Amino acid sequence: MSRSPPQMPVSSSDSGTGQLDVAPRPPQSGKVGVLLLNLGGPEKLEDVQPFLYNLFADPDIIRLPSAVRFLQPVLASVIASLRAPKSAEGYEAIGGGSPLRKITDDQAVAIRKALRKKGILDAEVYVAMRYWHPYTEEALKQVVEDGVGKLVILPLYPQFSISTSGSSLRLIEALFKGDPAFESLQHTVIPSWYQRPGYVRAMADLIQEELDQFPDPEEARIFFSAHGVPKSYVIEAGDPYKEEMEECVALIMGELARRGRGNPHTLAYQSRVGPVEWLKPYTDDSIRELGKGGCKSLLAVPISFVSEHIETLEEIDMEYRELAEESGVRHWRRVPALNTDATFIDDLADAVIEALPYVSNFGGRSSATIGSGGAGATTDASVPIGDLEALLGAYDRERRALPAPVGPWEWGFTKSAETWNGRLAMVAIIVILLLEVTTGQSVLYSAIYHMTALD
Ligand SMILES: C=CC1=C(C)c2cc3[nH]c(cc4nc(cc5[nH]c(cc1n2)c(C)c5CCC(=O)O)C(CCC(=O)O)=C4C)c(C)c3C=C
Ligand SMILES: [Fe+2]
Repeated sequence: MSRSPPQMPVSSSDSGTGQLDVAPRPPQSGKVGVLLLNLGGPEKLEDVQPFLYNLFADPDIIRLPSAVRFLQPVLASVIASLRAPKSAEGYEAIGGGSPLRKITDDQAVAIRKALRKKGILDAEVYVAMRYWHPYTEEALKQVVEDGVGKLVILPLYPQFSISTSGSSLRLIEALFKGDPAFESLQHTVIPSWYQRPGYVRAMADLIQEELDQFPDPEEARIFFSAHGVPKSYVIEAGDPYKEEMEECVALIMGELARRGRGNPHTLAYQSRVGPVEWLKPYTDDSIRELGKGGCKSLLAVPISFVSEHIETLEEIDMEYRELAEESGVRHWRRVPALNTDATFIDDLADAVIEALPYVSNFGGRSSATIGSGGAGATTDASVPIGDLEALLGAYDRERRALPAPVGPWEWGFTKSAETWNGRLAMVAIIVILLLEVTTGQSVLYSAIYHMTALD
């Protein structure tokens, strides 16, 4: 059974310098824990603003230059309050809250059952959300209290991004480093798993089922819509997200081709926020262009996340569907999220079992070496694996840490014009906010509102 630790407000911006206030059971060396990492979502409309605050207070989500990082809580608070009405409208449209907690709990139960069937009888599966309940701090507290001896950390994001799995791992790293309670907890991380055959098969199955519902199954365009990230994450910070996403799409299309499905396909990026450039092409632009180009049948495939959430239920099902129809698309369908799909859950359970031989002490060396190709680097095992240190080392071997949330502030013309525009815009916003705070006048409220209401 998955644990939903008692709810306790924990600020996600407090990245765990404090120690966990628990009396741990001595770890039982054989007891296996699986820590599912996820984003979390507001469960009711009153949660929307504090949830957004937690999200924007994360230096892996809004990357400020270190000189002004102290302003992050103020900025997070302002952006959260400005975005909350639009965001709440979206959550209202899908029933008043995010379904993420329930689905993630169901996934945890299903993984535990699958592990039992495969002979891992004493495994406990924990849900660790980054921005809402049950918070990562609480889940780890439960892990220690339960006396888990071997922990497999499994982000529920198929592809690695600094903004998702990276942010959660950075928080876990801080919690582990600050607390002797974790010294005897052996662990390993499965950083990304988009390349696993079971996942690829499960996605191809869902796509095939939906394709067959079209009046013209061979003509329908398969439209992969991934959650975007700002372009600078990939270009400057070395986020492997785009590369992993492209590989993932190629693997799924390869599987479909083997099944005799030669449909055309597109990969685009949705859900951008703020004034900087995000990964392109943008989903809305692509839909317009495809419609203009005469595409009549479109199958939307959410690809960066394995549960239904606001961006499938509202953004894709409502906004993009309407846009597609306005653009001339006559037949529109959307592939459901994997949620507790049996093939998918079974494969995740296999990933956990394959990871167990690599569980090692924090600070010790993993028995599998991670290559230099980033978080997704493969080892001889069929999952890319490494302990947290090895994973972080893959990004910055010298400091053994994920890349700093903010790159060093560099004067000169070494960065791209876009990056500079983004940073200057951010500095301008901070100056404006300071003006607002000090003068009490809402100088450019509408401009900031426009920024935070994008998409
Ligand atoms: C792989 C998936 C995701 C990536 C990458 C990601 C990056 C990212 N997101 C924001 C801003 C927001 N995200 C919000 C909600 C949200 N995002 C994801 C997934 C990824 N985000 C999920 C699963 C959810 C939760 C959905 C739910 O059902 O509750 C929100 C809040 C919703 C809204 O107002 O649109 C924001 C804001 C940024 C800035 C970013 C990369 C830097
Ligand atoms: Fe997001």
